[in-house]
Amino acid sequence: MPPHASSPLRSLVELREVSKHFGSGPTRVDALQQVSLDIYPGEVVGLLGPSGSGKSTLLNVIGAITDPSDGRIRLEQEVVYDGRWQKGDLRRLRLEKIGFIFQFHNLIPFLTCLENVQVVLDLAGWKPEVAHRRAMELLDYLGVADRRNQYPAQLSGGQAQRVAIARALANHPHIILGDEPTASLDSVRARQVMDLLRQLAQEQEAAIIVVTHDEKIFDCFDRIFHLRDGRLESVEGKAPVREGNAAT
Ligand SMILES: Nc1ncnc2c1ncn2[C@@H]1O[C@H](COP(=O)(O)OP(=O)(O)OP(=O)(O)O)[C@@H](O)[C@H]1O
Repeated sequence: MPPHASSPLRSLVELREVSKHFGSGPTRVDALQQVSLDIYPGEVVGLLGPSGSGKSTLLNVIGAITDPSDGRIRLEQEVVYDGRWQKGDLRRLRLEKIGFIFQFHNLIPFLTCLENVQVVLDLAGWKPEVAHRRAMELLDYLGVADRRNQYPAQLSGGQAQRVAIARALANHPHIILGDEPTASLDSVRARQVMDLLRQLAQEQEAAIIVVTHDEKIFDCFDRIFHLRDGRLESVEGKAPVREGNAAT
């Protein structure tokens, strides 16, 4: 279970009335409509809903990949969006705060596992030897250090996903976003990945947010946010601490 504290726990992700529409006039689509939510350190939450309900849009808005149309977003207590992005360099914002894990691991095919992790740190400006050490540590932590010199095509789906998780964690993000991270895995490996994400949430006080249709993992979440037609329809489960927290 997520950690409980006597004082109000501060959310890592706070959305207030966040909306997103695509297009205008008769072709306008309201992908998100005034979504407000808080997600806390140590939580593993799921975003569920029918196809087209806005799950990926919500994930991408939190990850500063998609521009919202309106609302306010705080990440780790910092207002990053308030009607507009508060920082010019969104790439740096993502590098500093967010780790992404995708369905098909998205590893770079012509780089080894080690290089796939290290490249993120190189982009973030780490010294090569420090980046190398950190990448090795992560591969070790995720149980794939022995694959470090292999290429993604030489790995099983579960191993590749572990390398992808190592890459997502490289820069110590506290917010980890997963878009169908278990969809290409069998049920045993899907559960291993979710167990690993839970361990990370607890050990690193991270918030893990996962979009999924994968029924195998529905019981792995502390809370489930149900979306429908771009609205947050209901929330299943309890937030770690409610007193002093404004939403959900
Ligand atoms: N780039 C875009 N341009 C126009 N419309 C978009 C765009 N991205 C998403 N939409 C629309 O926004 C709505 C929400 O899409 P979104 O992909 O967030 O839903 P989803 O719940 O993730 O769906 P799925 O489960 O099928 O992946 C849909 O009507 C979709 O067609």
